[in-house]
Amino acid sequence: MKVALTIAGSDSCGGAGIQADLKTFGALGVYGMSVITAVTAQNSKAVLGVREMDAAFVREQIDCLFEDIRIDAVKIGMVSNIEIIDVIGECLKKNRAANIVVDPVMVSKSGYPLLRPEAVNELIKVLFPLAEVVTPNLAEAELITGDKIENTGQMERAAVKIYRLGGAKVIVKGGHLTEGAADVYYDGREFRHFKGTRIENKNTHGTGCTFSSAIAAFLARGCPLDQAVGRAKEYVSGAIRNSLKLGGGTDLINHFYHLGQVP
Ligand SMILES: Nc1ncnc2c1ncn2[C@@H]1O[C@H](COP(=O)(O)OP(=O)(O)OP(=O)(O)O)[C@@H](O)[C@H]1O
Ligand SMILES: Cc1ncc(COP(=O)(O)O)c(N)n1
Repeated sequence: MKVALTIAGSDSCGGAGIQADLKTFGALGVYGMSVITAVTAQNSKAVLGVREMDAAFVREQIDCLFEDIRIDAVKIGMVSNIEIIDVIGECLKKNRAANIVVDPVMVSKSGYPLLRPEAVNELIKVLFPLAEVVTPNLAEAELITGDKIENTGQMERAAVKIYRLGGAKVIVKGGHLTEGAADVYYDGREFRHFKGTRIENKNTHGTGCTFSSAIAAFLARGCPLDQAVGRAKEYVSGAIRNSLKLGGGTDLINHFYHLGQVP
């Protein structure tokens, strides 16, 4: 069995973060493990609070896994602060981790900061060079590059700029475009456009976490990166289309719709 690790924050309502990642790994037939960087009190409407983990304990969580189990891919989500970023960087280098997918989570859909502002440059400097691929959404790509991004041409320019920051391949996600939901992929030589169909009126929570962990799951299973991206997009589209209205806020991604009714 292939094994994937998520290093991310806990989302108590299970739509995003560690919970979304583990559901994705399970749904895609990969054994999932987790290292928690922060715990959020969160529901479908808002993030109410965050408690960061002690960086030394993040180190303990990562090291005890690598010394015991072969890990085929790693997804990194919410990392919260500089100390945690540095520990993750050191541990992944020391343990020669491969197939690393970095989702540079910065702000929740509901507007709550999930990364301290002074940690943005550390995330770029320490984690981007270790990544096989980084997956910013439009707002994150704007913050990283300092450029406004409203169309595909600007997404391509941002992807090139981000590629040059650390040499990781880049997917600028288009879920927040006003039309379509095309993602732009750049591998350092050429672009690919993953178009997908926009699912209208779906204000879903956890789409980015699900997309990046699905890429990690397909990499763990041995897919080449461009195929992994295409299959991850298909997976997230299905989970959005079948998302659940469980609370008073956004819909929550549904990973198990294909299992049908519970007996
Ligand atoms: N309404 C939609 N219809 C189809 N695909 C979508 C839609 N919204 C997002 N996606 C897809 O979901 C994936 C995640 O993109 P998105 O831009 O939503 O990431 P994100 O903002 O990081 O997500 P989040 O912060 O909510 O976890 C991308 O492949 C994107 O194209
Ligand atoms: C622990 C955690 N990680 C990531 C997100 C981003 O997801 P979204 O932008 O859908 O709120 C989140 N809300 N919580």
